[in-house]
Amino acid sequence: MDLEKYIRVIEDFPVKGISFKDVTTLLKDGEAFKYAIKHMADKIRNEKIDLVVGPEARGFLFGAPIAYELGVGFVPVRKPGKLPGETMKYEYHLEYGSDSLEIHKDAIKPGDRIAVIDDLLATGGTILSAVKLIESLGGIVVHIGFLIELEELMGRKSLSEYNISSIIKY
Ligand SMILES: O=P(O)(O)OC[C@H]1O[C@H](OP(=O)(O)OP(=O)(O)O)[C@H](O)[C@@H]1O
Ligand SMILES: Nc1ncnc2[nH]cnc12
Repeated sequence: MDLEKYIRVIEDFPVKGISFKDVTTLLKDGEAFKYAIKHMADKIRNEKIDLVVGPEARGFLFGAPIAYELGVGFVPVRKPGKLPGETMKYEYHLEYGSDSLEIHKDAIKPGDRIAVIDDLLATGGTILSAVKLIESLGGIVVHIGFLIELEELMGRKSLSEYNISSIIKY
């Protein structure tokens, strides 16, 4: 299945100059969504992972069903002030703007094998932030999976020591 057909590209959103890759058009197609989840899960099926971690918000949309498909738990990484328990925080920069992310301190145990999942790799700031949070809790990042990779932003450069996969490349 050619998943790229299901991504809607909207120019100059959310600010001028950004070519926005909209995954909502894939999510609303049952067959394409199922295919994307299975295909992304296949990349980590043999990695003996303990948990999937996904950053808010679009990382939830792909990370949680992949965790379900693999029969493992899902841990959310959230924007500040959303998680009720004790958290760790990390600040990062985006293709547009900057933000910080948090994780529950008790969500990961030292030695846990983690797959990190998000919809899209742009500069890599978001995912690197999630990786730093996981590693600060002693987790081992065994795979980082994306549906989409924006190759010209070279997010892979800052993630060169990790196993990365992406399905659709622009
Ligand atoms: O590689 P980066 O430059 O960090 O960019 C990629 C991130 O940007 C988007 O999330 P966004 O922060 O827009 O939040 P959302 O998922 O809540 O829409 C996207 O879902 C990735 O998480
Ligand atoms: N170009 C883009 N399209 C969709 N989500 C993004 N997150 C960061 N850059 C993006």
